[in-house]
Amino acid sequence: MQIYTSLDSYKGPRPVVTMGTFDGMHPGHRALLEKLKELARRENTRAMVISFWPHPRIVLEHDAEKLRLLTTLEEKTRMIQDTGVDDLMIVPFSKELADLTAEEFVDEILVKKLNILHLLIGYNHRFGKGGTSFEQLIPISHTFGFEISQFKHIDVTGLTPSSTSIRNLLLDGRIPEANFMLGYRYTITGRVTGGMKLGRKLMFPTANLEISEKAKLIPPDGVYACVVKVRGTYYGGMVNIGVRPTVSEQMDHRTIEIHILDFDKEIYSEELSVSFITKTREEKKFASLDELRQQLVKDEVEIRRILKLNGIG
Ligand SMILES: Cc1cc2nc3c(=O)[nH]c(=O)nc-3n(C[C@H](O)[C@H](O)[C@H](O)COP(=O)(O)O)c2cc1C
Ligand SMILES: Nc1ncnc2c1ncn2[C@@H]1O[C@H](COP(=O)(O)OP(=O)(O)OP(=O)(O)O)[C@@H](O)[C@H]1O
Repeated sequence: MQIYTSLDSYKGPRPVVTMGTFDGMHPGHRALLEKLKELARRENTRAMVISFWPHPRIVLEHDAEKLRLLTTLEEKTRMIQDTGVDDLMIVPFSKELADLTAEEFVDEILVKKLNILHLLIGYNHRFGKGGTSFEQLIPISHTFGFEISQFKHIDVTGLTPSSTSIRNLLLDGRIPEANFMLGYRYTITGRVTGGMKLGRKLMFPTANLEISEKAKLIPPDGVYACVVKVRGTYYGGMVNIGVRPTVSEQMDHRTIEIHILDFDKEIYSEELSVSFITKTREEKKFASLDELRQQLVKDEVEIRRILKLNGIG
């Protein structure tokens, strides 16, 4: 897949194009891109995805710092690449871009920069100032001389996946439902940083994970059963997200700590991916480290059982 970050750099044939933010790349997004490839094959040309970065809501909304994303730009790019489309055009989203009417956007970008052959529009996709609908785009496509078509919506057991609904499930700690709607396990990736070194004393050493993308959605505080990818190998894992009230006074310092099962190697500063399976309990303040240790032993039994049910370990 060719990745473009400038609208001026595309020099290929007239492409078949679809647009959107594609946060999370859920089954609706993937089905849309399958259709895009089919149309491009039929026209013997290239399938191009136009995606915007930063997320339009981060640019346009005043409480934007609260928005949490399912995928970083890197993750989204990899998932789009995996679908087999030919081109990804990453368009920097700005207030000026949002101010263009649909007709101006079509003229200045889709026609003058890319000379598109066909625009595939998702079932609820609107663009341009005021949010122009598919029906309103039909006469515009005639004026500028390209084909336009609309893609139906895809449901997963009667529910329509959307990035917003999946974000809300994750923020509610409803991991299995979110994973079901995503079509894969929700995953966060980061680097291992140093902790207080209390973990070994507890007999549960932990890797503390640091996530560089500030906007990445982190599930709510609690204990989770997870699959952890380290050095290309997958392990079961017990994860605690929270402030560790038993051992820390810093109630505003949230950490992501992972105890990797059946693993005992030094991985400081290495990259680690955590894929969530389910939440098993809330984080609690224990009266002593010994009580915390006893709880961790119970957590391990329960998490190993869950992992086994999910075919891991
Ligand atoms: C699966 C798991 C569950 C945890 N649950 C709690 C908890 O309920 N309350 C709490 O205060 N700390 C909890 N912790 C955090 C421990 O207090 C922490 O891992 C320990 O103090 C080691 O910290 P360190 O890595 O900074 O040395 C949990 C850790 C893990 C791995
Ligand atoms: N369930 C779905 N089935 C088919 N197409 C979908 C589905 N969900 C989104 N799309 C299409 O995918 C494209 C990209 O959509 P967008 O990134 O806005 O995703 P979304 O999941 O609808 O997000 P949000 O919840 O933020 O509106 C749009 O054309 C949209 O219509």
